[in-house]
Amino acid sequence: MNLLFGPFTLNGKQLKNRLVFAPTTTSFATENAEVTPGLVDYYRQRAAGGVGTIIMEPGVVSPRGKLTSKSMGIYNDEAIDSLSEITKIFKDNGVIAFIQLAHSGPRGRSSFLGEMPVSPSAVPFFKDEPTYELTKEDIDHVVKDFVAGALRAQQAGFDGIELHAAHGYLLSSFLSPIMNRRTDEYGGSNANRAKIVVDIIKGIREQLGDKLLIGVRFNGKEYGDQGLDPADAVELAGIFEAAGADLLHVSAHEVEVPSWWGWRPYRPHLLRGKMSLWALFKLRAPGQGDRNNPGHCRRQIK
Ligand SMILES: Cc1cc2nc3c(=O)[nH]c(=O)nc-3n(C[C@H](O)[C@H](O)[C@H](O)COP(=O)(O)O)c2cc1C
Repeated sequence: MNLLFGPFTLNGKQLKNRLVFAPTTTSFATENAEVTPGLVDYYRQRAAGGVGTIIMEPGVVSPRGKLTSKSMGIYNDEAIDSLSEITKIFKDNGVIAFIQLAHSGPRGRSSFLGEMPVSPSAVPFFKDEPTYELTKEDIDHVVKDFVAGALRAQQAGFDGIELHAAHGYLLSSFLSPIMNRRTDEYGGSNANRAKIVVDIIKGIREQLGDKLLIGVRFNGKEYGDQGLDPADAVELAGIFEAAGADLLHVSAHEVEVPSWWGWRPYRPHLLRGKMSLWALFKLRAPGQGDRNNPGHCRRQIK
Protein backbone atom coordinates (compact mmCIF):
# COMPACT_ATOMS: atom_id res chain seq x y z
CA MET A 1 0.00 0.00 0.00
CA ASN A 2 2.72 2.45 1.00
CA LEU A 3 4.57 1.60 -2.19
CA LEU A 4 1.60 2.74 -4.27
CA PHE A 5 0.48 5.74 -2.25
CA GLY A 6 3.83 6.83 -0.85
CA PRO A 7 6.15 9.37 -2.50
CA PHE A 8 8.59 8.37 -5.22
CA THR A 9 11.58 10.11 -6.78
CA LEU A 10 12.01 9.82 -10.53
CA ASN A 11 15.36 11.15 -11.69
CA GLY A 12 15.24 14.04 -9.25
CA LYS A 13 11.49 14.78 -9.47
CA GLN A 14 9.47 14.19 -6.33
CA LEU A 15 6.18 12.42 -7.09
CA LYS A 16 3.50 12.41 -4.39
CA ASN A 17 2.54 8.82 -5.24
CA ARG A 18 2.91 6.20 -7.98
CA LEU A 19 -0.55 6.63 -9.46
CA VAL A 20 -0.37 7.73 -13.07
CA PHE A 21 -3.18 8.87 -15.32
CA ALA A 22 -2.52 7.20 -18.68
CA PRO A 23 -2.55 9.27 -21.87
CA THR A 24 -6.02 9.27 -23.38
CA THR A 25 -6.95 11.06 -26.59
CA THR A 26 -10.12 13.08 -25.99
CA SER A 27 -10.62 14.88 -29.33
CA PHE A 28 -11.72 17.89 -27.28
CA ALA A 29 -9.51 20.26 -29.31
CA THR A 30 -10.75 22.35 -32.24
CA GLU A 31 -10.33 21.26 -35.86
CA ASN A 32 -7.34 23.64 -35.90
CA ALA A 33 -5.84 21.59 -33.06
CA GLU A 34 -6.30 24.33 -30.44
CA VAL A 35 -6.99 23.76 -26.74
CA THR A 36 -10.64 24.42 -25.82
CA PRO A 37 -12.21 25.39 -22.45
CA GLY A 38 -13.70 21.86 -22.39
CA LEU A 39 -10.24 20.32 -22.60
CA VAL A 40 -8.98 22.55 -19.77
CA ASP A 41 -11.97 21.55 -17.61
CA TYR A 42 -11.39 17.89 -18.36
CA TYR A 43 -7.82 18.12 -16.99
CA ARG A 44 -8.96 20.25 -14.02
CA GLN A 45 -11.19 17.31 -13.01
CA ARG A 46 -8.42 14.73 -13.60
CA ALA A 47 -5.90 16.79 -11.58
CA ALA A 48 -8.25 16.87 -8.59
CA GLY A 49 -8.49 13.08 -8.53
CA GLY A 50 -5.42 12.37 -6.38
CA VAL A 51 -2.99 10.95 -8.94
CA GLY A 52 0.67 11.89 -8.62
CA THR A 53 1.31 12.13 -12.34
CA ILE A 54 -0.77 12.88 -15.42
CA ILE A 55 0.44 11.97 -18.86
CA MET A 56 -1.67 14.36 -20.87
CA GLU A 57 -3.08 13.21 -24.20
CA PRO A 58 -0.94 13.58 -27.31
CA GLY A 59 0.05 16.93 -28.65
CA VAL A 60 0.58 16.15 -32.32
CA VAL A 61 3.90 17.46 -33.60
CA SER A 62 2.73 18.37 -37.09
CA PRO A 63 -0.61 18.93 -38.85
CA ARG A 64 0.08 15.84 -40.96
CA GLY A 65 0.38 13.82 -37.77
CA LYS A 66 -3.16 14.39 -36.43
CA LEU A 67 -4.64 11.31 -34.76
CA THR A 68 -8.24 12.46 -35.15
CA SER A 69 -9.93 15.47 -36.75
CA LYS A 70 -9.86 17.18 -33.33
CA SER A 71 -6.42 16.20 -32.02
CA MET A 72 -4.63 18.79 -29.94
CA GLY A 73 -1.49 20.23 -31.57
CA ILE A 74 1.89 21.30 -30.20
CA TYR A 75 3.33 22.33 -33.57
CA ASN A 76 3.09 26.08 -33.18
CA ASP A 77 4.00 28.59 -30.48
CA GLU A 78 0.36 29.59 -29.95
CA ALA A 79 -0.09 26.24 -28.15
CA ILE A 80 2.33 27.30 -25.38
CA ASP A 81 0.00 29.78 -23.63
CA SER A 82 -3.05 27.50 -23.61
CA LEU A 83 -1.02 24.51 -22.43
CA SER A 84 0.48 26.71 -19.67
CA GLU A 85 -3.05 27.11 -18.31
CA ILE A 86 -3.27 23.32 -17.98
CA THR A 87 0.18 22.85 -16.42
CA LYS A 88 -0.69 25.55 -13.86
CA ILE A 89 -3.72 23.48 -12.83
CA PHE A 90 -1.49 20.40 -12.52
CA LYS A 91 1.06 22.31 -10.40
CA ASP A 92 -1.67 23.76 -8.15
CA ASN A 93 -2.76 20.16 -7.44
CA GLY A 94 0.78 18.87 -6.87
CA VAL A 95 0.62 16.75 -10.02
CA ILE A 96 3.73 16.00 -12.08
CA ALA A 97 2.87 16.96 -15.66
CA PHE A 98 3.77 14.96 -18.74
CA ILE A 99 2.43 15.39 -22.24
CA GLN A 100 2.56 12.69 -24.85
CA LEU A 101 4.05 13.73 -28.20
CA ALA A 102 2.65 11.93 -31.22
CA HIS A 103 2.45 11.66 -34.98
CA SER A 104 -0.25 9.42 -36.43
CA GLY A 105 1.86 8.20 -39.37
CA PRO A 106 0.08 5.34 -41.16
CA ARG A 107 -2.87 5.47 -38.72
CA GLY A 108 -3.81 8.92 -40.03
CA ARG A 109 -6.75 9.31 -42.40
CA SER A 110 -6.63 11.39 -45.58
CA SER A 111 -10.24 12.42 -44.81
CA PHE A 112 -9.06 14.71 -41.98
CA LEU A 113 -5.40 15.20 -42.98
CA GLY A 114 -6.28 16.42 -46.46
CA GLU A 115 -3.32 14.43 -47.81
CA MET A 116 -1.92 10.90 -47.67
CA PRO A 117 -0.81 9.60 -44.28
CA VAL A 118 2.94 8.94 -44.00
CA SER A 119 4.81 5.78 -43.03
CA PRO A 120 8.32 4.27 -42.95
CA SER A 121 7.48 2.07 -45.95
CA ALA A 122 4.53 2.10 -48.32
CA VAL A 123 2.74 -0.50 -46.19
CA PRO A 124 -0.80 0.61 -45.34
CA PHE A 125 -2.18 0.35 -41.80
CA PHE A 126 -5.75 0.52 -43.13
CA LYS A 127 -6.38 -1.53 -46.27
CA ASP A 128 -8.21 1.38 -47.92
CA GLU A 129 -5.62 4.04 -47.03
CA PRO A 130 -2.39 4.05 -49.07
CA THR A 131 0.56 5.77 -47.38
CA TYR A 132 3.45 7.96 -48.49
CA GLU A 133 6.90 6.49 -47.74
CA LEU A 134 9.09 9.02 -45.94
CA THR A 135 12.45 9.94 -47.47
CA LYS A 136 15.50 10.45 -45.25
CA GLU A 137 14.99 14.23 -45.49
CA ASP A 138 11.39 13.77 -44.37
CA ILE A 139 12.60 11.72 -41.39
CA ASP A 140 14.99 14.53 -40.38
CA HIS A 141 11.98 16.82 -40.51
CA VAL A 142 9.93 14.51 -38.29
CA VAL A 143 12.77 14.36 -35.74
CA LYS A 144 12.95 18.18 -35.70
CA ASP A 145 9.17 18.39 -35.26
CA PHE A 146 9.31 16.11 -32.19
CA VAL A 147 12.24 18.06 -30.69
CA ALA A 148 10.42 21.37 -31.32
CA GLY A 149 7.30 19.90 -29.66
CA ALA A 150 9.38 18.95 -26.61
CA LEU A 151 10.81 22.49 -26.38
CA ARG A 152 7.30 23.95 -26.45
CA ALA A 153 6.19 21.45 -23.80
CA GLN A 154 9.05 22.57 -21.56
CA GLN A 155 8.18 26.25 -22.15
CA ALA A 156 4.56 25.48 -21.27
CA GLY A 157 5.69 24.12 -17.89
CA PHE A 158 5.59 20.36 -18.40
CA ASP A 159 7.98 18.28 -16.29
CA GLY A 160 8.27 15.65 -18.97
CA ILE A 161 7.20 14.34 -22.35
CA GLU A 162 6.32 10.82 -23.42
CA LEU A 163 7.10 9.78 -26.99
CA HIS A 164 4.13 7.84 -28.36
CA ALA A 165 5.91 4.89 -29.99
CA ALA A 166 3.04 2.42 -29.48
CA HIS A 167 -0.24 1.36 -31.08
CA GLY A 168 0.72 1.57 -34.76
CA TYR A 169 1.33 5.34 -34.96
CA LEU A 170 4.39 6.72 -36.76
CA LEU A 171 7.18 5.92 -34.26
CA SER A 172 5.57 2.55 -33.52
CA SER A 173 5.45 1.73 -37.23
CA PHE A 174 9.20 2.38 -37.45
CA LEU A 175 9.76 -0.10 -34.60
CA SER A 176 7.60 -2.75 -36.30
CA PRO A 177 9.37 -5.17 -38.66
CA ILE A 178 6.01 -5.62 -40.40
CA MET A 179 5.40 -1.94 -41.12
CA ASN A 180 9.06 -0.97 -41.54
CA ARG A 181 10.63 -2.60 -44.62
CA ARG A 182 13.31 0.04 -45.13
CA THR A 183 16.77 -0.99 -46.24
CA ASP A 184 18.56 2.18 -45.07
CA GLU A 185 19.79 2.96 -41.53
CA TYR A 186 16.18 3.31 -40.31
CA GLY A 187 15.21 -0.29 -41.14
CA GLY A 188 16.43 -3.83 -40.51
CA SER A 189 17.87 -4.52 -37.03
CA ASN A 190 16.18 -3.44 -33.79
CA ALA A 191 18.80 -0.69 -33.43
CA ASN A 192 18.08 0.61 -36.94
CA ARG A 193 14.31 0.55 -36.50
CA ALA A 194 14.72 2.36 -33.17
CA LYS A 195 17.02 5.02 -34.68
CA ILE A 196 14.26 7.59 -35.22
CA VAL A 197 13.27 7.40 -31.53
CA VAL A 198 16.92 7.53 -30.42
CA ASP A 199 17.54 10.58 -32.66
CA ILE A 200 14.56 12.34 -31.07
CA ILE A 201 15.71 11.57 -27.51
CA LYS A 202 19.23 12.77 -28.29
CA GLY A 203 17.88 15.87 -30.05
CA ILE A 204 15.82 16.79 -26.97
CA ARG A 205 18.76 16.17 -24.62
CA GLU A 206 21.02 18.36 -26.81
CA GLN A 207 18.57 21.25 -26.52
CA LEU A 208 17.36 20.80 -22.95
CA GLY A 209 19.83 18.61 -21.09
CA ASP A 210 18.08 17.19 -18.02
CA LYS A 211 15.45 19.93 -17.80
CA LEU A 212 12.75 17.62 -19.17
CA LEU A 213 11.97 14.02 -18.23
CA ILE A 214 11.66 11.79 -21.29
CA GLY A 215 9.48 8.69 -21.45
CA VAL A 216 8.87 6.25 -24.28
CA ARG A 217 5.65 4.29 -24.69
CA PHE A 218 6.01 1.25 -26.89
CA ASN A 219 4.45 -2.16 -27.42
CA GLY A 220 5.64 -5.30 -25.66
CA LYS A 221 4.56 -7.25 -28.74
CA GLU A 222 3.29 -6.62 -32.25
CA TYR A 223 -0.51 -6.42 -32.59
CA GLY A 224 -0.85 -9.62 -34.61
CA ASP A 225 1.31 -12.56 -35.56
CA GLN A 226 5.00 -12.18 -36.24
CA GLY A 227 6.67 -8.76 -36.21
CA LEU A 228 7.91 -7.25 -32.95
CA ASP A 229 8.17 -9.91 -30.25
CA PRO A 230 8.96 -9.72 -26.53
CA ALA A 231 12.68 -10.39 -27.11
CA ASP A 232 12.76 -7.40 -29.48
CA ALA A 233 10.91 -5.30 -26.91
CA VAL A 234 13.53 -6.16 -24.28
CA GLU A 235 16.31 -5.09 -26.66
CA LEU A 236 14.43 -1.90 -27.54
CA ALA A 237 14.03 -1.11 -23.83
CA GLY A 238 17.82 -1.24 -23.46
CA ILE A 239 18.31 0.96 -26.53
CA PHE A 240 15.91 3.62 -25.24
CA GLU A 241 17.45 3.57 -21.78
CA ALA A 242 20.97 3.89 -23.24
CA ALA A 243 19.77 6.82 -25.40
CA GLY A 244 18.70 8.67 -22.24
CA ALA A 245 15.04 7.81 -21.61
CA ASP A 246 14.01 8.33 -17.97
CA LEU A 247 11.07 5.96 -18.06
CA LEU A 248 9.57 3.28 -20.24
CA HIS A 249 5.84 2.67 -20.54
CA VAL A 250 5.13 -0.75 -22.01
CA SER A 251 1.74 -1.23 -23.59
CA ALA A 252 -0.06 -4.56 -23.60
CA HIS A 253 0.78 -8.12 -24.56
CA GLU A 254 3.28 -10.53 -23.11
CA VAL A 255 4.69 -8.29 -20.42
CA GLU A 256 5.14 -10.34 -17.28
CA VAL A 257 3.93 -9.07 -13.93
CA PRO A 258 4.42 -10.49 -10.46
CA SER A 259 1.50 -12.40 -8.96
CA TRP A 260 0.98 -14.59 -5.89
CA TRP A 261 1.85 -17.64 -7.96
CA GLY A 262 4.95 -16.27 -9.70
CA TRP A 263 5.49 -14.19 -12.83
CA ARG A 264 2.45 -14.21 -15.14
CA PRO A 265 2.04 -12.71 -18.60
CA TYR A 266 0.25 -9.35 -18.47
CA ARG A 267 -2.97 -9.52 -20.46
CA PRO A 268 -4.97 -6.31 -20.72
CA HIS A 269 -8.32 -8.09 -20.31
CA LEU A 270 -7.11 -9.79 -17.11
CA LEU A 271 -5.38 -6.84 -15.50
CA ARG A 272 -7.33 -3.94 -16.92
CA GLY A 273 -6.31 -0.64 -15.44
CA LYS A 274 -2.99 -1.68 -13.97
CA MET A 275 -0.76 -1.01 -16.94
CA SER A 276 -0.25 2.67 -16.41
CA LEU A 277 1.34 2.01 -13.03
CA TRP A 278 4.26 0.61 -14.94
CA ALA A 279 5.15 4.06 -16.14
CA LEU A 280 6.77 4.75 -12.81
CA PHE A 281 9.01 1.73 -12.75
CA LYS A 282 12.09 1.74 -14.83
CA LEU A 283 12.00 -1.66 -16.48
CA ARG A 284 15.26 -3.51 -16.49
CA ALA A 285 16.03 -5.57 -19.55
CA PRO A 286 18.25 -8.34 -18.19
CA GLY A 287 19.29 -9.32 -21.70
CA GLN A 288 18.16 -12.91 -21.54
CA GLY A 289 15.49 -12.48 -24.22
CA ASP A 290 15.06 -15.57 -26.36
CA ARG A 291 12.98 -15.24 -29.55
CA ASN A 292 11.86 -18.87 -29.31
CA ASN A 293 11.00 -18.76 -25.66
CA PRO A 294 9.21 -15.53 -24.73
CA GLY A 295 9.00 -16.77 -21.14
CA HIS A 296 12.69 -15.87 -20.88
CA CYS A 297 11.92 -12.24 -21.54
CA ARG A 298 10.80 -11.52 -18.01
CA ARG A 299 11.22 -7.91 -17.09
CA GLN A 300 12.25 -7.04 -13.58
CA ILE A 301 11.10 -4.05 -11.65
CA LYS A 302 13.99 -2.08 -10.20
C1 LIG B 1 -10.46 6.64 -25.39
C2 LIG B 1 -9.04 6.18 -25.23
C3 LIG B 1 -8.03 6.95 -25.80
C4 LIG B 1 -6.70 6.56 -25.65
N1 LIG B 1 -5.72 7.34 -26.17
C5 LIG B 1 -4.43 6.99 -26.00
C6 LIG B 1 -3.39 7.81 -26.48
O1 LIG B 1 -3.62 8.86 -27.07
N2 LIG B 1 -2.11 7.42 -26.25
C7 LIG B 1 -1.81 6.26 -25.61
O2 LIG B 1 -0.63 5.94 -25.45
N3 LIG B 1 -2.78 5.45 -25.13
C8 LIG B 1 -4.06 5.80 -25.30
N4 LIG B 1 -5.05 5.01 -24.79
C9 LIG B 1 -4.68 3.82 -24.00
C10 LIG B 1 -4.63 4.19 -22.53
O3 LIG B 1 -3.50 5.01 -22.26
C11 LIG B 1 -4.52 2.94 -21.63
O4 LIG B 1 -3.35 2.24 -21.90
C12 LIG B 1 -5.70 2.01 -21.81
O5 LIG B 1 -6.89 2.70 -21.52
C13 LIG B 1 -5.59 0.76 -20.89
O6 LIG B 1 -5.46 1.16 -19.56
P1 LIG B 1 -4.20 0.69 -18.69
O7 LIG B 1 -2.99 1.09 -19.50
O8 LIG B 1 -4.31 1.44 -17.40
O9 LIG B 1 -4.34 -0.79 -18.60
C14 LIG B 1 -6.38 5.38 -24.94
C15 LIG B 1 -7.40 4.62 -24.36
C16 LIG B 1 -8.71 5.02 -24.50
C17 LIG B 1 -9.81 4.19 -23.85
